Amino acid sequence: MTQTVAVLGTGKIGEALLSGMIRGGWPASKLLVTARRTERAEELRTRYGVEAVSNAEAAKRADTLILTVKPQDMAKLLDELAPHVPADRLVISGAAGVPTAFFEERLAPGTPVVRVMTNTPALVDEAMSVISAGSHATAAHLAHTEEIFGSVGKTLRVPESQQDAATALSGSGPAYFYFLVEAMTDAGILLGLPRAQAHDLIVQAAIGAAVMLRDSGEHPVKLREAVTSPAGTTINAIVELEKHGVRAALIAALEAARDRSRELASGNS
Ligand SMILES: NC(=O)C1=CN([C@@H]2O[C@H](COP(=O)(O)OP(=O)(O)OC[C@H]3O[C@@H](n4cnc5c(N)ncnc54)[C@H](OP(=O)(O)O)[C@@H]3O)[C@@H](O)[C@H]2O)C=CC1
Ligand SMILES: O=C(O)[C@@H]1CCC=N1
Repeated sequence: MTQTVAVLGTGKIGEALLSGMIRGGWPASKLLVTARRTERAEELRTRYGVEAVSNAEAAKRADTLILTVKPQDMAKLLDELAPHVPADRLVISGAAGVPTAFFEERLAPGTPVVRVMTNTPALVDEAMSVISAGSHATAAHLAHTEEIFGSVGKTLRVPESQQDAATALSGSGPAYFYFLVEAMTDAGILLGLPRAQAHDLIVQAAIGAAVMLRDSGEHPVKLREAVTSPAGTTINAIVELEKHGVRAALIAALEAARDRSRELASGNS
């Protein structure tokens, strides 16, 4: 029998996951959601046909609780939940930075906790969800977590010590590509193209490059070399990227994201 899963704090990520589970055939009758505002609860009820309940009721009724509030809201949510969560419930956190120990300290001794960092391409079933076990989570808990997050894309298990890095690369990752598309579309404007056309050209280049990266089995350097003709156009662009330190900027940017994930560890910063 399908277990009941509750999404607590159903915002952007919670809703992306919920919608994917429903697309994947999860019965709406086995899903519960919670929201802070009544109009948001009503919206989720209408849109997905799921029951919206209080956090305490979700804790009592669901076998698995997926907490998708902001890291800064997690301590308050746990204060509210802790008295109602029996120790046999699986608690999955989707929050950046917050370690499994933070949950274990606030819930009944022995409560299994799994930490997951997913990303917004969950909305189109192309997420990467990076999964780590807390100290009481078993292989069965990890497999159940993979079943849930597998409905919105790929999953990968990593030791929890790698979660801050995974958050910098994968959780935040889509934002970097949107940023590049935005900047390159501006370049298209500078070169005299209409904005819509510049956007379409860059998005298709991104999709083509992404599929080749995923499916060709070739190293990115090889793929770039195949585009870069001797005394051609591409090398002129690459020289400018290197001159402006884009490689170093990306490395520093991801390091800064990793550091911020570490800072969020206390859940209240
Ligand atoms: N956005 C992203 O790309 C990613 C986000 N994450 C993580 O996912 C989590 C959620 O992020 P995101 O979806 O962007 O944020 P949102 O603000 O969209 O979602 C959080 C939701 O939780 C609700 N909420 C807060 N406190 C409570 C409470 N006590 N009870 C019930 N509901 C509550 C908020 O209500 P209200 O609407 O009233 O504010 C909001 O709707 C974060 O921890 C983030 O680190 C992980 C991967 C990627
Ligand atoms: O920016 C953030 O904090 C969240 C976590 C990863 C992506 N978005």
